[in-house]
Amino acid sequence: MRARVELGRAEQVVRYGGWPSLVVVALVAGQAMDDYGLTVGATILIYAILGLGINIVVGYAGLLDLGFAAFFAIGAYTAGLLMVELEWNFWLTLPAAVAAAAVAGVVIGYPTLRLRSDYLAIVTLGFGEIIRITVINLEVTGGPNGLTGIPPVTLGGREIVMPRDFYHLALAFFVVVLAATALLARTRLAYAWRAVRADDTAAEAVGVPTRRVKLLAYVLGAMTGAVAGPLNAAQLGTVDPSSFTFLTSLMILLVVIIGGMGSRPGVVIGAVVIVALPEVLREVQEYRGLFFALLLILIVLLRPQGVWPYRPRRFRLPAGAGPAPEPVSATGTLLEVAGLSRSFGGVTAVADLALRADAGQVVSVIGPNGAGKTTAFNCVTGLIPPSAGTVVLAGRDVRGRAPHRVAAAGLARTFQSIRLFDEMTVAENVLIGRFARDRRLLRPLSRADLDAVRRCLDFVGLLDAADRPAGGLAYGDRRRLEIARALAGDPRVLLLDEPAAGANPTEKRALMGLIARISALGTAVVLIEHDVALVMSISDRVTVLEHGRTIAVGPPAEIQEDQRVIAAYLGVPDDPDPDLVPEVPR
Ligand SMILES: Nc1ncnc2c1ncn2[C@@H]1O[C@H](COP(=O)(O)OP(=O)(O)OP(=O)(O)O)[C@@H](O)[C@H]1O
Repeated sequence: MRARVELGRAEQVVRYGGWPSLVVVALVAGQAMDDYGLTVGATILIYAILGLGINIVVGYAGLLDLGFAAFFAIGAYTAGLLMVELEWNFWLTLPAAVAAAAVAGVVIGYPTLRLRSDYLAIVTLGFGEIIRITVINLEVTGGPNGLTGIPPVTLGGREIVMPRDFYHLALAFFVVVLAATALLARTRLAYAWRAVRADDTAAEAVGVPTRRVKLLAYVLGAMTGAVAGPLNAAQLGTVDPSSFTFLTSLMILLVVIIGGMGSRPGVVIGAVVIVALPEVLREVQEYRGLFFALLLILIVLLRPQGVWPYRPRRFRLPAGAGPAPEPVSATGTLLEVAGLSRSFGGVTAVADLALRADAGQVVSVIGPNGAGKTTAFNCVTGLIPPSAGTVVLAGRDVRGRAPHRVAAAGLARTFQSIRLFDEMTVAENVLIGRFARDRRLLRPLSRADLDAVRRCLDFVGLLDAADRPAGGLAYGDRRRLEIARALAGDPRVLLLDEPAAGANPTEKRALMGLIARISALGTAVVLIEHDVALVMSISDRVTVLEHGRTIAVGPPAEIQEDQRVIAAYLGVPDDPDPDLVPEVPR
């Protein structure tokens, strides 16, 4: 019922009607194929299951894994050993194989959580090799010869030995894994994975627990891929270490690169290409590598997103959600920073900063380039740890907490250089901001999530752009989207880092109106801005920094007259810009 909220019925039919048709085609093909075709078909299905697994790790979460064959091996060896040594039934070995892969997923996932791209690739490649070399050197796994004598699968007292029967078994496994991954793709976790893939710093800053989200990608991806292991062992009757080489990992990765990252139909296409193409080219054995290389080059040149790229879901945003985010219920001082300091080597970026923002106030921090404004924001939001000081948010000390915890405590932010999740839609970007309010991962989107998305988009005037990719928005709209994303978590305090940078006078006026409306909700707004006219016209109080130190604090009228501020930053004032009057009077 809940999942239906996300999609229109027609779109659902188009989106999901294809799968039953594909299964019917696979069943019909199963009747028509000879034993050779059925064996190739079963191998395609095994690679499709592996592809669905790596699709979670690489496709959704963007964690490059060059050793995914390790989970295939762990699944195959766990099931094989239990069947051969302990004479377990095939069906009982399945949960054991999946559990063993989950443990391995934690083992490889946990230490690599902080790594990205090339480092991660090297570590996962090493993990794949460690598993392969370990099984080659252990006696219990049969050493280089592998495990032999694995009994066939029995179902209803019947042994599944004929290629046609095994093909149907593999198809049933694929359908179950496909359904499980389809359910997973509808959870909030899948959106969090895509946000982490796009920009993990921004995701963390708006409330996504990125470490947990990445670890879940490893574990769930490993568990999914491991299902292929017992199936492969039962198909061959052996588990051979030469099936789990670096080349196997590369082939599994190619399934998603060819098919399309994050796309389940793409995984099927990728598996067909990876398994069937070498078979088709069997006649020209010596040129197989060449054909493969040419195909890859063509795909990279013509369809860099893969043959069947991921298409974002269109949200059906509920009507009547109201035109504004939830008002802030708290009153009094919402943010109190005291004695905040941070140095980088010999550079003191922020020294002994004190900052206070009450409900409904706009407080600005100004100062020349390099004065320490952004560093102060980063310390307050937990992005970098301060050397000293306290950060109290609505009565709770949040200093030293992870950014997603600070966001959950009610502090939202935007970035100096806009950090959106470009590949996601405008509505999906706002949805990610919702994690600050509700971090539950393994449940579908709720009505409250979609309500919040609609209200925040409406509030900043981007409702019409809800289904557009964020990467395609104009500059001013990107700024507004970042603010909408920050508002989706119903923050008590909103930090805006140079929101007017690059804006024209009309956009600046609209921004001033927007800030006024946000503070009218009771939110405390803290602003870093170089546009002095804007700052002076909307701020209740201004703090001026120079070389990390506070040189003045006070209402705008006082700051404009302060001789130290004039000397350090303001200079001789220009004629005031008559255009800069907020659209909404404060
Ligand atoms: N990660 C870092 N490593 C080393 N030095 C840093 C780092 N981040 C900031 N700094 C230094 O700290 C000082 C303050 O920088 P910060 O970016 O906070 O200033 P700012 O007031 O936000 O400047 P701008 O207005 O240009 O954005 C600068 O001297 C900068 O070079």
